[in-house]
Parts: sequence; structure tokens; C-alpha cells
Amino acid sequence: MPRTCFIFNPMAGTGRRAEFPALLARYFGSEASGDYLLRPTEGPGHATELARAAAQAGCRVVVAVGGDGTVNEVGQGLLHQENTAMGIVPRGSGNGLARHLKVPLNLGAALRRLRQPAFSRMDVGCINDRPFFCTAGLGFDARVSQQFAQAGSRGLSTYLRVTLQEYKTFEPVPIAVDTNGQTLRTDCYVLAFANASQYGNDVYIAPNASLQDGLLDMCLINALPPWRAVQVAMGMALGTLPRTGGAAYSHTSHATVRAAAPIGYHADGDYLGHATEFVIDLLPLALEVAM
Ligand SMILES: Nc1ncnc2c1ncn2[C@@H]1O[C@H](COP(=O)(O)OP(=O)(O)OP(=O)(O)O)[C@@H](O)[C@H]1O
Repeated sequence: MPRTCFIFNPMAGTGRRAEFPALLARYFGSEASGDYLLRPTEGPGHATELARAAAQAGCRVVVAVGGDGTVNEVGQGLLHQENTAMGIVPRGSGNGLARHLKVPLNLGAALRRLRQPAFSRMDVGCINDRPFFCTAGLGFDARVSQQFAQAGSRGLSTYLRVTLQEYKTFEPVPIAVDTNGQTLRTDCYVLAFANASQYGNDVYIAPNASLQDGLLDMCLINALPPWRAVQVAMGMALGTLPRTGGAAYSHTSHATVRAAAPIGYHADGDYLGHATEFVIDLLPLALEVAM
């Protein structure tokens, strides 16, 4: 069995897709020589099956070639698999986890590193039993994920357009958050749980988040009048959100949330639906990564 399996989402990102197999051949030799496996995905969820099968067949590294959605699916397939680490070749639009891990955004450079990777472990979050590797959250960011998925195009400009459009109509929902022995009652504009620091595209929701501290950075934004929206947007872009006063932070490994009305939620930018009850947990160092 080859040591490395590349799981390639041909629909991820905004650029040219056909070039990846040729690039892979340049850095890893030909697939026929048995040096690696290349497995294109055929639709949502397929990367999880392919990753699990590759791990069970004995691959040491399974590489997600795509964005955070592909990383999430591959990561889910590798959870609880001994001796298989996840690599990333960032081919998505946002690439939040890859950026946090400082994986080169240049595909050739990312592939070169994977020829002799360094291994480490990272924490994994769960929201209502769905694993997330980068961020999860309730409220406005989930609404943006929901609308972005339906926008018909991807990339930063679509993301910004959708964000502005949804800002005009989004109404906060009253919530109660139980964590660290306390109950916090507030209106929720955004309640984010950050394992990694950013949403992608270097938009930082929790710039101090660590993948190895056994904790999620919980970030609450409870009102967004226009002046605060500008403050929050600037803080996210510059990585200075904690210093703006526009968001309140705490750290947690377990939280429950009850909402007064159904509220949307997402994991790694994938909109998961609406709910009124949420359980958020952290699995310490549950995934091995190869970078
Ligand atoms: N063959 C396919 N056809 C259509 N969709 C696919 C296919 N394979 C995977 N997908 C789906 O494509 C979605 C988007 O992939 P991904 O998130 O990796 O890219 P992205 O959205 O461009 O990047 P990012 O999440 O970093 O912004 C994933 O949710 C995945 O389930």
C-alpha cells in the first residue's frame, strides 16, 4: 500500500482544477509507480469514506486537497484511526486550517513539504456530535455559511457580498450558555467556538486560539449596530478583534447552549441546519497532522 493518499475535491476553490494531477505527478512521481494514491471525490461526504478506507488500508498520510469542507470530511474519516495522519494541500477558497497551520498556499511548496512531513497532533471540536477542526458557531456566521453555499459562486468577493446582504436582515436570538460552572444569558449575534484562529482568508475570529491547548476559544458578539460591525470587521481583518472590545472571549472544553428560537449553526463553514439546543465539546489532540 502506498504511504500517501491524496483525496482531491475537484469542485473546491475558484481556480483551475485539472492541473492538480499533473502537479502531483511532478512532485510525487507517477501514480502507476505505486508511490501514492489519487482519489477524486464525487460529492459531499465522499472524502470521509475515501479517507477512512485509505487509513484502514494502511496509508500513513491521507491528504485533503481542497478547502475547509474537504479538510473536515477527511478529518472525520481519520478520527479514531491509529497511525494515519492528515495532510493538507490548500485548494479551497478560504483554507482556514491550512493558513493557521502555516501550510504553504503555493501548491508546489505544499506538495514538496509532504514528501518528508513533520508530524504533530491537534485538538478537534464537536458541535452536536459533528466534528470540526477550525471553527464552529451559531448565529450570523452560520447564516452567512448557509447563504454562501447557495450563492452560485465562491471566493472572497462572494463571501463579502453575502455578508453585507445578510447583515441588513439578521436578528439576534436570546440564548443561555452554560460553561465553566456559569450561565450566561445574552442575545446572540455570533457565538463562535474556535479551535483554530480564523474562518479562512486570514479573517481572524480568535487570533490567540491554539490547536494544542485542550480548549476552544469561545467568542461572543452580542450586538452589531453599524459602528460595531465596522469595528468587528476591521478587527477580524487585522487580527485585533480581542483588543477592539467588540467581542467577549472565554475558554472552554465543554459548553451547552439553549436558544429561545431555532438558530442556524455551522462547522468549518458548512451550514448544518437550525436547532435550539447545542452541545459543544473538545477532543484533546484527537487527530495527527502531517505538515
Ligand atoms: N465532486 C464533487 N462535486 C460537488 N461537490 C463536491 C464534490 N466533492 C466534494 N464536494 C463538496 O464541495 C464542498 C466545498 O469544498 P471545500 O470546502 O473543500 O472548498 P471551498 O468551499 O472552495 O473551500 P473553503 O471551505 O476553504 O472556503 C464540500 O462541502 C464538499 O462536500
